[in-house]
Amino acid sequence: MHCTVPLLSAAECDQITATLRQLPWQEGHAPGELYREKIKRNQEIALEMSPETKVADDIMATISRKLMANADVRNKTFAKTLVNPRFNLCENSGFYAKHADSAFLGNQRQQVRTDISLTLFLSDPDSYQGGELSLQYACGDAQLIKPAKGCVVFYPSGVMHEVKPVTNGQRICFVGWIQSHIQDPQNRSILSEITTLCDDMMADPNLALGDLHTRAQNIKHNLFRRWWQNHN
Ligand SMILES: O=C(O)CCC(=O)C(=O)O
Ligand SMILES: [Fe+2]
Repeated sequence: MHCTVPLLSAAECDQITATLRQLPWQEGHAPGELYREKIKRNQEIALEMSPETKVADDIMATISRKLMANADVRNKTFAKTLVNPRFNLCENSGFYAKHADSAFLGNQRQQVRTDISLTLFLSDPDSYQGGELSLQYACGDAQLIKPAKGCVVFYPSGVMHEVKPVTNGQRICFVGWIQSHIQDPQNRSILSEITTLCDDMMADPNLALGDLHTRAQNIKHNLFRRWWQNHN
């Protein structure tokens, strides 16, 4: 159910992590400090966290722009809004235990429904031990994810997940949440598939704009008509 898109080059990731390492990070917030060790042990830089982290705000804005402008990301997420971007750092056995993401995130001005959660991996996977993102499906299956740096992983926000303890090295990620124009994960993947099919047909001189292509396009547009949501 998850998908992975390469977004940044290795050099871009190295530059970002080198800058972020110089900044003051804050302990990640957990609902009730009493439960802190049960829930997560990490450090974060959130948007507009402090004047000293202004450069992180600029990097977050650049990453967010790149994400929303990427054609592959658009065709997989049908993103409407990206909220709550932040950097997440785990080291010294830091972790984020199994949890459910909130259904709504944002600020007082704008509450956004979370359809898709994303992690952009910024650290070289060989530079830290553990730190896999584990997706835990209702059927009991679990999937461990630890891609190359620069890759962004999207998964439905309704899937329980955790970050395994980072037993060595440092894991730095960018995380965020997307409200999609297509709320249902299955509908999203059907639309991704038919969009890719139509694009592939368009790229094939034998099929482009022929009868089969036109019929596939008709199905695609009718599905978009049924499922596209513009409202909040
Ligand atoms: O760091 C990650 O990969 C995911 C973090 C997470 O699950 C969260 O912030 O809710
Ligand atoms: Fe989460």
